[in-house]
Amino acid sequence: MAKIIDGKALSQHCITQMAGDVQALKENGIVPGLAVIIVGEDDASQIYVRNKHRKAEKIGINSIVIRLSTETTQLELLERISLLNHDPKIDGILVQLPLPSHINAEAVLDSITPEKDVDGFHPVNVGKLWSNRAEIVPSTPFGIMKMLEFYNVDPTGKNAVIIGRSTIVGRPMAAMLLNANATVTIVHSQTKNLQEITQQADILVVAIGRSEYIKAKDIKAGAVVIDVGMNRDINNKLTGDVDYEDCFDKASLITPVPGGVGPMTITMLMQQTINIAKRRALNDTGNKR
Ligand SMILES: Nc1nc(=O)c2c([nH]1)NC[C@@H]1CN(c3ccc(C(=O)N[C@@H](CCC(=O)O)C(=O)O)cc3)C=[N+]21
Repeated sequence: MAKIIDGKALSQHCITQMAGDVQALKENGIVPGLAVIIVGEDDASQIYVRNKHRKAEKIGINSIVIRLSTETTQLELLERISLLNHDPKIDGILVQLPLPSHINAEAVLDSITPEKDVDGFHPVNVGKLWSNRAEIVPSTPFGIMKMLEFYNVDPTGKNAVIIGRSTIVGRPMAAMLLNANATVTIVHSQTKNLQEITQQADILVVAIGRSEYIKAKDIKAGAVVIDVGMNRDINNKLTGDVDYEDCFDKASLITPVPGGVGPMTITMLMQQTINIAKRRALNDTGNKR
């Protein structure tokens, strides 16, 4: 029984398809462009940004990385974004989080034009997602939807429980599962009797940031368990929010960490860059590019 949802393999499969799409776009004179801005020296962020750049190159996306010092002012950052907003070669703009504390992240993210907001964090894109007319959506939950689809998990009528209410994962995940006809519950740090609710979940998405918090006793037999956690233990080993060994036998499908949700997140970022480029190709009446 194939039980493991292999994010790495699915990611490879998507990359092959995307490379073909990009080739076709290029034959029509369009090169999808992704700009990633990183402020400061955060080690983890540097690694993610390098991985994104590598994946983009592999697919044929024109990827530019803008590295700014920790001392960059908010105004300087806003000016950079404004230039990218108006740059016809750039389809997607991503500002790597977290930002240094002297910068108001909300103001910065809101300054990205919604059409190029490849993370789907802009209020316009959040509103479209919740009205079931999404164009650009956050990559992590989008990758999870792709995983469910590929492994033939139809959310229709299922109890989907999400642990965590962040704007990056929990909330958009709830909207997407609702749009896919699931019965959706979000639980969080203030929820009473959390386990009683997770035990009812046919689909359980865990994004709480506590290492191996979810045990076999917390899940329903046959549940599909999606682990969004990324915790480093004392030996710098990556662990999820789900106790994988403990839950493995009880779940019908389960994602590993690493090799689950993480690789799909980056892959979906590329997918959305391509989708934006395709939309702009359709709208390009002149030959501005
Ligand atoms: N504006 C913005 N958009 C983001 O999408 C964004 C961000 N900021 N800030 C940081 C988080 C984190 N994130 C990850 C992406 C891929 C892996 C990934 O590929 N993980 C590998 C393992 C990598 C390793 O071993 O360290 C895996 O799970 O197999 C992890 C984390 C995107 N983020």
